[in-house]
Amino acid sequence: MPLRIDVITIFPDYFAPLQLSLMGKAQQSGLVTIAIHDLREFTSDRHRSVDDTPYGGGAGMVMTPEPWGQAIDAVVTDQSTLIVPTPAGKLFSQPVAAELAHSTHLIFACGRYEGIDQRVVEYYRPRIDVRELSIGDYVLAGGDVATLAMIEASVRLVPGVLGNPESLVEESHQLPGVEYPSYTKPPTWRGLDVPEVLLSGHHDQIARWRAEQSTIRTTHNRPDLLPGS
Ligand SMILES: N#Cc1ccccc1Cn1ccc2ccc(-c3cc(N)[nH]n3)cc21
Repeated sequence: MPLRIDVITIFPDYFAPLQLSLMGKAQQSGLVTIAIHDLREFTSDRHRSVDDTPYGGGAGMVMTPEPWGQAIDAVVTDQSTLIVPTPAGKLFSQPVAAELAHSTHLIFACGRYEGIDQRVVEYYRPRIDVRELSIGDYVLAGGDVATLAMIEASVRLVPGVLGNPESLVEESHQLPGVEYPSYTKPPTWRGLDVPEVLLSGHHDQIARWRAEQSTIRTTHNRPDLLPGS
């Protein structure tokens, strides 16, 4: 059963990259189907408006609920998971990507302006799995880039999408800490040599060196990922 993804957005062109490279191949292989929907197709006024002023005052505009209700109703089933990117959401992570990769149907609601009327989340929460997700502690201009990131991180974990699932084992955020540095030809580049141990053929020594490098890198770049932190 392929993973079905429906993306609802006012900027469908943001998702053209999903036709390229690994994401494109995943769709051609039938492992994943991705459909992009223009939210404005679900408006009913002449101006195809999707936003209005916020109740309670404040800067900016808020996306009105009805176009979202019409758009989500057009694709939702009782197997759907509705994902709403927002700076206020739970943090998206590799374990969350793995969960999404094993879902049946994902609906991404890509907000803009100051976000989507909260009643959209409130309406669907009793009916289906709804997840408000952030991709990090910074504010984007909308949910589209966050959705691209979450789709790419999740789809690459769908069984069969990656040619060599081996490469999933040692990558960062699968194992505790971050991954070791990588090198390839030439053996010397602008006076810089590849670490000798990697050319030695001694696989135990190479494994030990890589484990040490992972710890050094994690300590320096991501001490929060060190065991016991
Ligand atoms: N909301 C909001 C908001 C609030 C204040 C100022 C600007 C925005 C823009 N915005 C509108 C929709 C939307 C969706 C997701 C993100 C988002 C996710 C992460 N991890 N960062 N930013 C931002 C989004």
